[in-house]
Amino acid sequence: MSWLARVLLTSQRMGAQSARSLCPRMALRVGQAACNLPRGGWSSPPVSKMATVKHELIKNFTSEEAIHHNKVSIIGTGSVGMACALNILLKGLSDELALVDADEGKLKGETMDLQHGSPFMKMPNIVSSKDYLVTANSDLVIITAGVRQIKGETRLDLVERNVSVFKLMIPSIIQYSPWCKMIIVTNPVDILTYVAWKLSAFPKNRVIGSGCNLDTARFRYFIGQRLGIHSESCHGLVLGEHGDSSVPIWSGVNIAGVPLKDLNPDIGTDKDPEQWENVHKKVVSSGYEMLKMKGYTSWGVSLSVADLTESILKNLRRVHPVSTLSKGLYGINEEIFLSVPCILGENGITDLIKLKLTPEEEARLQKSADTLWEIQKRLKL
Ligand SMILES: NC(=O)C1=CN([C@@H]2O[C@H](COP(=O)(O)OP(=O)(O)OC[C@H]3O[C@@H](n4cnc5c(N)ncnc54)[C@H](O)[C@@H]3O)[C@@H](O)[C@H]2O)C=CC1
Ligand SMILES: CC(=O)C(=O)O
Repeated sequence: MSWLARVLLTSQRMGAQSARSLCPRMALRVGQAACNLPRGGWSSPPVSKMATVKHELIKNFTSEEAIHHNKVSIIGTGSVGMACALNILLKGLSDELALVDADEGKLKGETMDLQHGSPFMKMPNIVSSKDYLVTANSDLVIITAGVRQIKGETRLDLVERNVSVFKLMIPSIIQYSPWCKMIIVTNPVDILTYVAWKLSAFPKNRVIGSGCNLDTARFRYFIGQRLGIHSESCHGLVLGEHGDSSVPIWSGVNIAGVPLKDLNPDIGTDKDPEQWENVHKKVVSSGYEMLKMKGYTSWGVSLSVADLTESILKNLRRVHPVSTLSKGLYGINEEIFLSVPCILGENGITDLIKLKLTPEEEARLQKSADTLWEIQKRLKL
């Protein structure tokens, strides 16, 4: 048996974690070998002694294998997964992207389509397989696999079907990438982030739900539309459950440090003559509207996930409202995940920002937590 085959077999038998703890360099090579397996476009057919263009053009200078940096894997190559892939590729955040999906035909087609755009990207290796071996030694694994809502369904209605999908996926992800961070996108995202955390037994900082990063982007966009200001300059947060019971934090909304609450003390309440609360109502309803119109959403969420990816892989320590273990915060007593402002860097969620919420905002956040707990407490993992 060759050296490589022996290492691969050892890794599969022992699990990548133990293989890596024996010899990190060896575990890394397992990943590289795995990733080289399905790669199509690079290698030419074996022509040993015959002079080839490649041989004539290139003089080999080292036998050392390349070490991949910031490998990203995306599980689920549907509308959301592929939009995430494209946005991450365009940002050039990593030198290897691995894709996994249960539907092999779709997976191959999507991979080829992306690979053909290679001349326009700064991310050289795009690999894919149904086998999770292709994801080995990922720094970041983004989970978008599972069912999506059809008309009339809420995100929470998806829970049982997508928990079953997670029970299949998570053990394979952690077998091959025991040190990765995970971003969960599949809905209901807050509950599935809890499920991923439980099934993986990862430390809480490495399991991150995309959560209200999207709701917050929508919130800032709608505020910007009202004021005629670019959304980047509109600061504010939506916290809690992604979607229906999310909570707008009007007390903190500001433009250039000017709190809108100072200009309109009733902002976000029923008494507000300008009815700013409609902005948050639009945040909640727009997901459903797009579902009716196009059947799914993908662009907003994928841009928001690419932004999270950048904060993690570049260790930017930017603040994002993402879903994390929130027991003990803001009067939340259960082990639930929901969005609060978190600092994201190379270790995932390293710190939380302590907000001074109004009593009304805190009560709404607790209500959002209760909504999630009502579903979560019935889960059998
Ligand atoms: N958190 C957020 O802000 C958002 C979350 N979503 C959620 O993202 C998820 C994906 O949405 P779409 O991409 O539109 O759905 P889609 O149906 O286009 O893609 C889902 C993909 O998952 C794959 N899949 C299913 N079971 C699998 C398994 N066991 N292993 C590997 N792959 C598997 C399917 O083959 C399919 O390609 C849904 O749950 C949706 O609700 C969507 C938009 C925003
Ligand atoms: C589908 C979904 O969760 C959203 O677009 O908000």
